[in-house]
Amino acid sequence: MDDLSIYILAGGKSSRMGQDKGLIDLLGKPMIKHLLESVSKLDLPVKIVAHHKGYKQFGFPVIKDIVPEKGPMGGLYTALSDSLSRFVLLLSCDMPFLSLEVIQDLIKQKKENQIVIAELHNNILPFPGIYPVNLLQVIHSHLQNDRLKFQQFILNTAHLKFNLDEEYQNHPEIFQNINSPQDREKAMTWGNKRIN
Ligand SMILES: Nc1nc2c(ncn2[C@@H]2O[C@H](COP(=O)(O)OP(=O)(O)OP(=O)(O)O)[C@@H](O)[C@H]2O)c(=O)[nH]1
Repeated sequence: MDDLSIYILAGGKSSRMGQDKGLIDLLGKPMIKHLLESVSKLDLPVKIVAHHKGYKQFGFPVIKDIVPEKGPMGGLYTALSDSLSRFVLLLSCDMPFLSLEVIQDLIKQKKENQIVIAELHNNILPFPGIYPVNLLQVIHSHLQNDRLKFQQFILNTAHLKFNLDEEYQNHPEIFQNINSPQDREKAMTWGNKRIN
């Protein structure tokens, strides 16, 4: 059994983008493919949590939310329920330039009974993050009670922050979310800055 499995969240409404954002063309390939190419170098199981059939084209397993329409917290619940590993590395499809180096550094911080999350300028990011599978019941109760605020959930749970301010200074593009057509336009100029 692997200790860690990777799940990429690609559900949600994509209301700002106006179409399923993981599948939009970004620099010549579907946005999620940038991330899939990076994480496939890690020799860890990778799955996509999504509803759109288009995600099947990449050759990775695609699973659907067990409890739909609960946002990223629902996606995490699905990942933890599905995982055969003790930890889940949760990524979002809208952070295509996240570097392999940052992911590997984060994985090194993995700790029993702790969430490990990236911290940028005193803000915590739910993705990339490492979540112990033993959080499953807690998250189930969050879903049942519609307590879906992800950051709040992290702050109320044992967690370790992994500060990435220095990486951000050198490569701000690796943490940028592509949520809207405007973000996508901006990202066109970052294409040649990828570091992995
Ligand atoms: N599996 C799953 N992923 C989700 C869900 N909601 C959001 N996500 C993913 O979580 C990440 C962050 O999502 P957001 O950008 O906050 O929400 P969104 O619904 O995708 O987009 P907006 O409608 O523009 O806010 C993205 O990778 C989404 O694909 C969900 O209900 N299920």
